[in-house]
Amino acid sequence: MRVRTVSRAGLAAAMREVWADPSRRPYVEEGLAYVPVRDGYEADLDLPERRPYEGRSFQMVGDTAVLHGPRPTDEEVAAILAWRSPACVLYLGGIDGVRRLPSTEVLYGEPHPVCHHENGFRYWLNPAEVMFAQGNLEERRLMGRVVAPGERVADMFAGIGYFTVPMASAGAKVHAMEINPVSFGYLQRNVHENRLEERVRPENDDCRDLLDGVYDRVVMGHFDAPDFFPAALAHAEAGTVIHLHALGDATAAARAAAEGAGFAAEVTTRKVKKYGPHIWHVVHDVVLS
Ligand SMILES: C[S@@+](CC[C@H](N)C(=O)[O-])C[C@H]1O[C@@H](n2cnc3c(N)ncnc32)[C@H](O)[C@@H]1O
Repeated sequence: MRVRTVSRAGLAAAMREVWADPSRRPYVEEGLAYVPVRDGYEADLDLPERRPYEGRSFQMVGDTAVLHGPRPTDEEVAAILAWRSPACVLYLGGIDGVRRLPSTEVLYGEPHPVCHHENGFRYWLNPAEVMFAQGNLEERRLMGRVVAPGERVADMFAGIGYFTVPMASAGAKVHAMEINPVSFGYLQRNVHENRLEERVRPENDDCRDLLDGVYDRVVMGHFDAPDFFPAALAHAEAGTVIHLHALGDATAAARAAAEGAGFAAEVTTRKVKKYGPHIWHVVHDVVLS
């Protein structure tokens, strides 16, 4: 690959130059950036073609590479640094407790707040402090599509706003509840960054104490959601739709709880992602009548 060498700090400006080839990826190493050059322009170097990345999978959240699964080796981290030049590499050993806090090991760089772009929205978060579930991407898109303008929505486990933002952007009035003050700070910031202040009411406490009035739709994006289902039912009416997340099938319990609260429930189920051997993260769409 024919390249010109610039400082890493000068990479963005160099990529805007007429000689830079935007169809190819620049290569960054130790403070230097190697910028691919278009045919007909002079190059400093002719680098050997890079082989495609064949290392272990990772997720880019903003400029931070996040790894799950077994602890990565030094060689695996080096391969990621050479391939994507992330500012930081984090190993997420697991997600702990009811607040879904990541247990994190820093493998490179300094953890910091990043801006992650998804479906046209901007999400600020520090991946070392709060979780970002990549597997829920389709579910986040779906919530933005199913909601109607003006709907009263409760997002009982709002996190940093992955469901709240697309739903409010589609015109819903969202009551977004989050118990963890760190996540709540990002939720507020993301509502502001996406210019949705007029449609979102963020509150920082236990959702069971915050539910208020009657909702057309309730999003329950937490694996313990079935335990909170009776609280949601107390703020529902005929026609309310509840998106109940669960690990494994909670249909029978949801139906029984709905009937106990005086509703009939039509339940449809979709799989979100595999969580463990024979265990699926599912969402039950519960329509009350
Ligand atoms: C699975 S995470 C974020 C979910 C987010 N909707 C997503 O798609 O990734 C669940 C969130 O629920 C919050 N949470 C847990 N218990 C809560 C409660 N009782 N009331 C409000 N928020 C709660 C946690 O702090 C966490 O941020």
